[in-house]
Amino acid sequence: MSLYRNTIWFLNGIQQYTRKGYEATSKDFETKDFDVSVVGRSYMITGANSGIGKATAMALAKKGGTVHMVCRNKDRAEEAKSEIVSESGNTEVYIHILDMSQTRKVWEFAEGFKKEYPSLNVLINNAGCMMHKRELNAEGLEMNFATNTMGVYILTQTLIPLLQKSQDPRVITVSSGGMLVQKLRADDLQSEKAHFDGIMVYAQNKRQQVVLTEHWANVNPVIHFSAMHPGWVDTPAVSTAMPQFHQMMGDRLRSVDQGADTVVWLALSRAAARKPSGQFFQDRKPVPKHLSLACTHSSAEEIHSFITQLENLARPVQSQHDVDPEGHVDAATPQFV
Ligand SMILES: NC(=O)c1ccc[n+]([C@@H]2O[C@H](COP(=O)([O-])OP(=O)(O)OC[C@H]3O[C@@H](n4cnc5c(N)ncnc54)[C@H](O)[C@@H]3O)[C@@H](O)[C@H]2O)c1
Repeated sequence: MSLYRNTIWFLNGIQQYTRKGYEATSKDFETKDFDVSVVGRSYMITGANSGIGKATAMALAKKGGTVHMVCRNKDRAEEAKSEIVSESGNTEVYIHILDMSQTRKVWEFAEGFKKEYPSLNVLINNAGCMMHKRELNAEGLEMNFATNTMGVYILTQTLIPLLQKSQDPRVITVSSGGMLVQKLRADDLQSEKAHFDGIMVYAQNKRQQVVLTEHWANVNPVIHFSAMHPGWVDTPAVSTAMPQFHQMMGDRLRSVDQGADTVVWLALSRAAARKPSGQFFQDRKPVPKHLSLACTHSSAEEIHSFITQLENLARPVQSQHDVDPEGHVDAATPQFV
């Protein structure tokens, strides 16, 4: 089955995910979709100092939005911010330093943000990684899962109350078409049971993001959720994590602006908000979440088990600093897997 899925996926990808694929579909794009001013609206973008995240931050800054860049490395963040401010002329650009793989830190950051800022209109979960060796974070979670799934889960879940209070709230998660080769595996979130293959673990995390997006859309009708695939884009993530693929694809890879186009469209256009919540987008269109005959659909029980495990993993982090009515901090020791 995996050979079938991988082959169909790659053949589709060569047609659709490349620069040529973008050039073909973008002929139908409505240029007026970007004719909006977003002055006064705020956007949080994770991994905003590089690749698709930086191109998205630049585009939103140019439209007048307030941009919150959530980045791991201070120097690289400052450098990207200077470039965005000078090219866009927009000074409403702020840096927040956060490592998305550190589960507790993600929760602390999101709680702090809620206290400091009165609103957040759009959250863009863009930061992502593909690690080829199985390593664990401080909480004992496998690093790809910690960054791509748990970080996205905790950040989004914690910011939902703030988003709900804000005008036209949206959450966009930069997933990947690679998720099409994976069925949700709710019984092995830490990738302990089989041979560790970083590419497949990444694809599994990207499937988890799509399942989460659908789940959030079902339970939070006020917020517009979407996941998307940017295509195959020439970024540091691809050149470092998949050097052979990067070399093989060469100039068939999309530019970062082409990769960011659908993220920006989902973040600011009115047309995007009119689409049903919870879908998976590619080149400004909802596309199927499953390849035909690939048997990647999950049962309601599998999805329930996945969501329950995320809730259980998040609980110790979220409750550790709970303050009781008399002001005492609950010092319960967090327990992870
Ligand atoms: N480039 C592609 O072809 C492609 C295809 C499908 C999906 N994607 C997705 O696009 C998103 C952006 O990636 P990109 O291709 O622009 O690569 P990139 O390397 O240019 O950007 C990735 C960003 O994520 C940040 N990041 C990674 N781990 C982090 C952590 N623990 N904490 C905070 N930030 C962290 C990096 O610092 C960087 O800013 C990722 O989620 C990736 O999975 C990319």
